[in-house]
Amino acid sequence: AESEPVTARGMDIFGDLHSFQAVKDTTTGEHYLFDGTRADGVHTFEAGRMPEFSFILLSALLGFTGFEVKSSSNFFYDPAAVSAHTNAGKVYDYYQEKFNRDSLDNEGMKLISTVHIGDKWNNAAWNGKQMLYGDGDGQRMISLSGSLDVIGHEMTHGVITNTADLVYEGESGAINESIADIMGAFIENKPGEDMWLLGEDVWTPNTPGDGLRSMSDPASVYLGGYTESGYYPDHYDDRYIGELDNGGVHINSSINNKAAHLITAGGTHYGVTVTGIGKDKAEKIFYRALTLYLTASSDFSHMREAAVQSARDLYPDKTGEPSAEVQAVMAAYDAVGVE
Ligand SMILES: O=C(NO)[C@]12CC[C@H](CC1)C2
Ligand SMILES: [Zn+2]
Repeated sequence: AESEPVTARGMDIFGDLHSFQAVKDTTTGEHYLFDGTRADGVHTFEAGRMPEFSFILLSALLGFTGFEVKSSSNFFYDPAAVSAHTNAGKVYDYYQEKFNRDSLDNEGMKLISTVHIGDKWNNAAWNGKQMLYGDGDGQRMISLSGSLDVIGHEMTHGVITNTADLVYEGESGAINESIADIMGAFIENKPGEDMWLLGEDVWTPNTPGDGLRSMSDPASVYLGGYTESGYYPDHYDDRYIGELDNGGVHINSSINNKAAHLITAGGTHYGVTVTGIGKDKAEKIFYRALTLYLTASSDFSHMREAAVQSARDLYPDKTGEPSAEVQAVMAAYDAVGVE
């Protein structure tokens, strides 16, 4: 069947109206969420009514992506799908504009998202090939595709898979998670919102101002019995060393998140003062570290080395002294106890 590109419209999960690219099947008149203007396309599907484990299994084993989100007109009535589709386009544009990266593999790979995974699933994931979004249970979370920092996080997992491919467990897994959080924060960076809170748009709709994780003050968020304190760690000495969560990948990520916060915004942490260098320089340092220096087995110490070397490459020492950017990176990792 022939399909032609059309400009479509629809509301996202917050009720905001968007205009975006879709296609119309000229035979049936059906419209689909396929944006052919970016890379090999941004294609958004819905999972239908199946438990998340069976969807995740089918997608991992058979590359099943779900079902087309259809509309008989160029207006789409699935807010979670509209959010996923428009936010994926924004993340594509960020990597293209900031780093001249053409999609997750830098070779224009198609960006596939599937929404309505599972039943009230309070989660989202990158399964090695595509992005997956739950609807949340309405209390703890709402449709995760509504949060640009979460979508930036998931798609950055895709960039990581195609670059350092950090092993998703232990310290390398925590660096994987942290870089996904860091880039997600930089991609969202919404005026009037706290850039350093993750998932704040979709987290506890009845409690304003909180988030899934905090990068500026990780230890302000309680995560339960994993760590000694029960709070996210903000120093290497407080890292989680158990088996849960693939060895704490979503827990120890907070240590590197705090380093990124200090590099960007500055601050004094456990008596160590860092002069921030701002988002534009910090994102270049982390992107360069990810794409040039980090490898699958990189641990926290190698993350420090990679960030220092990237800062040296980008902001070379002039007077024989390390530049302000290199000093900020060194001080930040000193502050969180990473040698
Ligand atoms: O790590 C993740 N995805 O790869 C998370 C866990 C909590 C947020 C939603 C999904 C981020
Ligand atoms: Zn993640």
